Amino acid sequence: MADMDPSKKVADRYLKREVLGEGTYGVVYKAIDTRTGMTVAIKKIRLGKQKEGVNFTALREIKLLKELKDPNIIELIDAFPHKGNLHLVFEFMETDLEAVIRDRNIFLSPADTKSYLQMTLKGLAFCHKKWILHRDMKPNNLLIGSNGQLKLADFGLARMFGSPDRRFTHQVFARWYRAPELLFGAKQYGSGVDVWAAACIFAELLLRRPFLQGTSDIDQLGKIFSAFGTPTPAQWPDMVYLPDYVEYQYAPAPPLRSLFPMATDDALDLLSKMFTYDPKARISVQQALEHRYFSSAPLPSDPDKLPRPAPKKESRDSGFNLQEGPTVLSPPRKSRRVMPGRDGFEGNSMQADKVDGNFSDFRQTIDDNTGKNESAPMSVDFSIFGLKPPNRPTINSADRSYLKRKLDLEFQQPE
Ligand SMILES: Nc1ncnc2c1ncn2[C@@H]1O[C@H](COP(=O)(O)OP(=O)(O)OP(=O)(O)O)[C@@H](O)[C@H]1O
Repeated sequence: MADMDPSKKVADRYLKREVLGEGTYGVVYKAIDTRTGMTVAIKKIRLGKQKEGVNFTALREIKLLKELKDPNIIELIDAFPHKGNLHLVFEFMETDLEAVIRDRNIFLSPADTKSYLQMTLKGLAFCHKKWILHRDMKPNNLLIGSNGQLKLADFGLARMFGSPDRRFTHQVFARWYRAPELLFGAKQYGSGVDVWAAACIFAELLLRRPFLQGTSDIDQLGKIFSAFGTPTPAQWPDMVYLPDYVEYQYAPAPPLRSLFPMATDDALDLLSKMFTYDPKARISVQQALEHRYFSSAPLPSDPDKLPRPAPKKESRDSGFNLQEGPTVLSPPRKSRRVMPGRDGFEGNSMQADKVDGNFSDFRQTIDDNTGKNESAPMSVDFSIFGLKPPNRPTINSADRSYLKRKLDLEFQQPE
């Protein structure tokens, strides 16, 4: 495999430019591909002290990712180990959906929201058809190119390199997009987890702020139940058999319309089908794409006409201010992130060796990416709708010692 060649020559194909940022898995650089003259983004993943480098299964999975070509999936152009790091070369993207959502200078029309959601679902549909799950859908993983095309990024990284260390704040935000079956500890799950996350992103596009901002897994479930009512076993028969299931006091659902006052009936209907509790009854991505929301007026905006933030540097320098402007309530991007310390990251990257199975296996074991230690800076704020918050459901019949164990986990300090 020529492009897996660790020799200097392969690495020399790319001229490194500035650092674009740092995410869960490592630093991302801007670079020029001297072979094509194109700008690319190189994600450098530390392999730590792993002498043998990336194992065979990881390489095979990288090869699979390289074959994943779709207009709504970020292209993995190249992958090579170099100086103890794995380098993943992606097409360069101008911005991401999180930046769009939180830019208070941007007005998103219903047609724009529809277009962003449609591109998200199209990317997911392509992967689900190939039996691949994303598992880490969130607005900053939805990158946007210069032509306005939205592309899903970070496919398969959680699976390949182990889930990020729960000490890092990344996972606090990932929790907001987590499906209830995952929060109840499901070990076997399917494409419904991506549908739930896409529904959270849809809601975030409508509200211009993250919808359900839980501060722990239990709180996340509480927020979900406050919004949609506590699920009954009749609604979701398998719920009571899930490993971390605890019974929550029944709370009725407020009308969905009261949470999304500006949404059309079609939007609300699709949203409620994507937010269905029972993953078996939840709408599939393909069905969602066929929903009348996408064929009724207004039709989705052309991607190249979508509003986008000013190119990254300018938009960051413009100094987004949380206190100004009532529409954007999510914390600025920088405060969403804590850079992983070297030690923690090494420990994490060692998990590359533990990869087993392949992407086509839907019955994946969840890595322990529960992020239980962190507290989120913000919580759901019903007051912006002029509503009284619905009564928070309380746990009423949980086995006390079980609950204590779970809560101990929730609040244990990072090592
Ligand atoms: N293909 C790309 N083109 C341009 N910039 C990119 C690309 N991929 C990542 N970036 C930028 O690099 C930085 C780090 O990205 P990365 O995907 O590693 O982490 P993240 O998405 O910010 O956070 P997380 O790891 O929690 O998903 C971000 O600022 C991101 O916008």
